[in-house]
Amino acid sequence: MLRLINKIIALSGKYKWRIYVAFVFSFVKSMLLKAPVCLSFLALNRFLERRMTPGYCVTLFGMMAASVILQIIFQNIADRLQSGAGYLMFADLRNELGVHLRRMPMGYFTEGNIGKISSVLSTDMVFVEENCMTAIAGLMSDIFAEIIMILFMYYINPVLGVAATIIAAGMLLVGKGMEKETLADSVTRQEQSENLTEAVLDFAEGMGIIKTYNLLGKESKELSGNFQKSCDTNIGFEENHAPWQRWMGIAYGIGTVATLVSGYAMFANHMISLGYFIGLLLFLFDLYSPMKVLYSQLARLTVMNSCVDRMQEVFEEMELPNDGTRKISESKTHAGNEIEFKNVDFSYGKKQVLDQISFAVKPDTMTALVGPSGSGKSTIASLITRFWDVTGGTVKVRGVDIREVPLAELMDQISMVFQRVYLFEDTIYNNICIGRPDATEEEVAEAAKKARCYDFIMNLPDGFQTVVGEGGSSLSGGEKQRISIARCILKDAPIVILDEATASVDVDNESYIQEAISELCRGKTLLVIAHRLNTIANADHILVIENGRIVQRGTHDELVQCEGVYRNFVNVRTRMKGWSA
Ligand SMILES: Nc1ncnc2c1ncn2[C@@H]1O[C@H](COP(=O)(O)OP(=O)(O)OP(=O)(O)O)[C@@H](O)[C@H]1O
Repeated sequence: MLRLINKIIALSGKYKWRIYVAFVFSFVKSMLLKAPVCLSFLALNRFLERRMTPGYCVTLFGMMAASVILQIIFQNIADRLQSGAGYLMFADLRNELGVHLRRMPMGYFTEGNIGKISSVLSTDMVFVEENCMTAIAGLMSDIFAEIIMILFMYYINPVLGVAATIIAAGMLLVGKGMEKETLADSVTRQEQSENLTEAVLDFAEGMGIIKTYNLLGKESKELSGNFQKSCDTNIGFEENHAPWQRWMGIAYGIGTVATLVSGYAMFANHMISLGYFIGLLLFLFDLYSPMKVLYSQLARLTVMNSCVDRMQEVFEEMELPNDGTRKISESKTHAGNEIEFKNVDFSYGKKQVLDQISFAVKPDTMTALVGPSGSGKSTIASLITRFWDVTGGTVKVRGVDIREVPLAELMDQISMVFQRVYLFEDTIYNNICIGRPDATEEEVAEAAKKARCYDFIMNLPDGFQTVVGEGGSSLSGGEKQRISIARCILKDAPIVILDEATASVDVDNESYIQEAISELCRGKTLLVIAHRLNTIANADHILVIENGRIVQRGTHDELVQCEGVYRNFVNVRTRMKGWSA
């Protein structure tokens, strides 16, 4: 349990001192909580010794009243300090986690970690945020209270103090067993919660396919199977925990009776006075209750412990190194290459997908990447934006190795238009502004006009202030695509990477998208993952990729002259009137 406190304090960053101060207040509050009983004990002894005076009596009552008032004040201050610290600390942690996730390689998000991230960000963080400070305050207060009670036993009689220490140690042992069992179970419980989140996300994301292929029964079964497992895990957790709670109750009972019997034996043998024996009775039922209360919170604390561990696991995931300090030259008229790949190898885990890729892209030219599905075109494009780092060779932008440049600076140079467009659940205006947050309204409108989306936006009831659904779900595919192009036009980065859409959109939308793309690419260096013959034929340079290697390169006219993969593709494409990669 102390480890949990350490972990929370380690996470608390700049609020650490606030939490320490709250601990001091909690400690004082715990002492004040016991003050009325201690004062009653003193009064009782005075009375039995026939030394009670009215003045002494008034003083004791005054002290009692003061201790109650002070206890309320201290409790209030500790609560405010702690709960405030909890929410502030988690606001910072969420931001830190956001920054950390942004710096992680794309691979982390595609390797089955989405369920984990969602469950950490929603379930785990919310649980710890809402519970950590009250739980720690309770924990600290119980520990302090138990120490104070045992010290008081030493004050009554050292032998009673030793007996109370032994009994408390016995309860601690039971607690340790309980902690071990609960800890193991809470890990399983958290894993199940992660699986459940993953299953729910899968179900929601795949709803289109589920309906089309009539998989509702099968997928629902899978989801309800996960609900059932989650329910079983939670019941199992409670069932395993309950016997330990009973053992703790038994230890508490035995401890209380043993202390009472020892106290009475000492009183009967004149080792302690009647006053002290009555004092012992005053404390008896409170003597081990902090311990019992503390362990009744164990389930909550161990779940919190696993939540904190999982949060830390995500925080400890390696980020893409971002310690580069070099600047990319702003000059676009330099004689060198805008993009350069030199002997680039790349593997996803153990699977090598790029092998000795070398090419250069001159400023203000268009280079098309063509080749069969799975040949490595998207991977080449994603290495330029450092979604992953190369496993061999170098990628340079304007002569600078991109690993030596701060990521933010690299991203300023590049716009990407993906096939699959994602819009945030926000206004259209804000979705376009992502390209350049400090843009003026006129600039946003201008970008929308160039991307051929101004008219349809203005026809929406709330215009630019229309809120689009999650992922842009309330707009058509072509409309989303044009908004994403407006975003890139606003960004005005010198390099544009374009993953040309394979899915056909209606004729109107297609011509609008082509016009929007022409606007975006004016005066830019363009790298296109090309699927349309028109685009490919217009490229200044074509790279034909097969099995992760460049097998042909040149212009369209040069490549159709010679036998090879490219000519075959063009023939098939011409025959089928559709590029079949
Ligand atoms: N995140 C990933 N993890 C593991 N393997 C991957 C990952 N992404 C792609 N691959 C594999 O790498 C190879 C190259 O994929 P890539 O997407 O670059 O090809 P592509 O030419 O762009 O294909 P397409 O035209 O179908 O988009 C493929 O074999 C693919 O299965």
